[in-house]
Amino acid sequence: MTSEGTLSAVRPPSSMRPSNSSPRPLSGLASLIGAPSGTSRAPLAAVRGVTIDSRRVCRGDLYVALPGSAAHGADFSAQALAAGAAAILTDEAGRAAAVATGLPVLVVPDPRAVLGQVSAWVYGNPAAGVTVIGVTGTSGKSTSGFLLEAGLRAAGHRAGLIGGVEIHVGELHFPPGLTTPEASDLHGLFALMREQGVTAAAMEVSSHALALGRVDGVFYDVALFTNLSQDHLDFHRDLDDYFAAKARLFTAAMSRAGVVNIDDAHGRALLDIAEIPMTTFSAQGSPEADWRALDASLGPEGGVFRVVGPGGVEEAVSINLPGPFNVANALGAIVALVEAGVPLRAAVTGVGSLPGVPGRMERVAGGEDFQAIVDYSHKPGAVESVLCSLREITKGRIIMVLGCGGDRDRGKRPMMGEAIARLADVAILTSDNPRSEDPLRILAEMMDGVLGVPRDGRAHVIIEPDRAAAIDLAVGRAGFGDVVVVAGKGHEQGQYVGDQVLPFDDRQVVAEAIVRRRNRTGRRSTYGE
Ligand SMILES: CC(=O)N[C@H]1[C@@H](OP(=O)(O)OP(=O)(O)OC[C@H]2O[C@@H](n3ccc(=O)[nH]c3=O)[C@H](O)[C@@H]2O)O[C@H](CO)[C@@H](O)[C@@H]1O[C@H](C)C(=O)N[C@@H](C)C(=O)N[C@H](CCC(=O)O)C(=O)O
Repeated sequence: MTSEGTLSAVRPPSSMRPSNSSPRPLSGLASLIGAPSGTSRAPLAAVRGVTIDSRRVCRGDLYVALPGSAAHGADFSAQALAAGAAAILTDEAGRAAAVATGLPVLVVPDPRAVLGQVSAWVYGNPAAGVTVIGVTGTSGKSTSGFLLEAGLRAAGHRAGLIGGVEIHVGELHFPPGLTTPEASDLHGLFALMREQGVTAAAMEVSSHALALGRVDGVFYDVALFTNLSQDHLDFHRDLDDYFAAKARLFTAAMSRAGVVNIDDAHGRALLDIAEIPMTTFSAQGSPEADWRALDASLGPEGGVFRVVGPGGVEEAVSINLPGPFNVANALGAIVALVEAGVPLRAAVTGVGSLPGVPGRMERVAGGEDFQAIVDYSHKPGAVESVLCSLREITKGRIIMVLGCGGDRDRGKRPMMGEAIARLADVAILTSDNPRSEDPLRILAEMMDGVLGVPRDGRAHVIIEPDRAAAIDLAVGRAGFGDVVVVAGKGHEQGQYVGDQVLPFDDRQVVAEAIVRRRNRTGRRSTYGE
């Protein structure tokens, strides 16, 4: 996920870990983390797996009870015991509840701080046996992950993918949870990769993950930085803090080598603070970059460009993903793959073989004479980038449906309102996961940005808080050569309203709206309407 949340999110299935792992003595763990045991039984126990969620405990697990914002994990110790936990690791605040179960208990001051180390130890450090490429940045993480995985496959690797759209372990596919799983899930996943013979993996590394230590215990062969723009300022203090979290991936403790987009201002800034050797790329063909994209030609179905690297090495690249930002994503992936030891030709072939990414500029086929696209863009930079890309390849009007999430970074709302009003022809403002907030209040904050755009350069703006009705309106208004783009949810499957998650798939709702429109008009062509 999911900066804005998904239905299946947060709790990955228990099957996403090895089917058979050897028991590890708790005494070894206690000395590893310097934890005095909370009970005299601790040295006798052994653990086979690790989880931070009582609802996902498997027999023989170490249950790590973390303090949270809504509860303390130790409050769920009895559930963990009933599900077969073998031991509990917690902090001082959780000690009493954990000890009351009668299970062996280890106590440390900050269990989250040791979770990566503990999980790697429990599963026998599985990530060390896999070539791992991590990708971070505000936009492009998921697409880059898919491109990297395709390149690794083309090079003959049995490949894995960890990210917010899908999780792949060879041929096994799982629904996503968080964009970057909690450390206990992450190391379980790497252990499953080891069991399945996966040799290389691409993974998305979110700023939350870096700030919360979710990727502790993983060392990246290559770290890729795509770009940075405003997002997640409900979690990070400010943009500098957000950037600092991302920059952690480029320290010597976390990664061997870095690859960075120098068309992005924060990418350039990263060069000054990175502790590891950095390779630069520019999709705009900057002569300063080690790798450049030249002669890019873009169309609605994808694009072609030449990649030119150090010493004049060169290959022709063809991708099935539209938009200039996908030239940057493809170039970054190619460079990261080369840095990870993939031959350039294989990297280019793999990247070119990717048919598309679910929910990323995904077309909804309806056989109409306008395009209908669903895209995950839900931050100001991404909205602007999608609208500019579409402008280059659209003959008719751009009709965009857009909302902003509730209980999340409020500063994005006027910025997104401004972007859609300035760059779309018809802007239909609607709801996108209002959560506990009043949808009309969110829309009013988007309107603050809309009204900042001079009237003569402003899109025709419609407010329709009901997302399905907004989509219906957009599809109903489309004419020959127009593009309808429904932004925000992408592959996600739910609308968060209050404390409920209502099933909602933009792709399905768009498809249904197209059918309704056809039934209404009785014809496919709408030219001249
Ligand atoms: C802000 C944040 O990161 N919150 C995380 C935090 O939640 P919390 O402190 O509220 O946890 P809590 O509900 O109080 O529960 C406390 C503990 O009890 C446990 N518990 C709870 C209930 C129960 O029945 N049994 C049980 O064991 C929980 O697993 C938890 O360990 O700890 C939980 C697990 O420890 C995380 O799942 C949760 O992530 C939430 C779900 C989340 O939505 N995070 C988002 C913002 C996130 O991380 N997003 C990034 C960025 C995405 C991007 O840029 O694309 C991501 O990587 O996905």
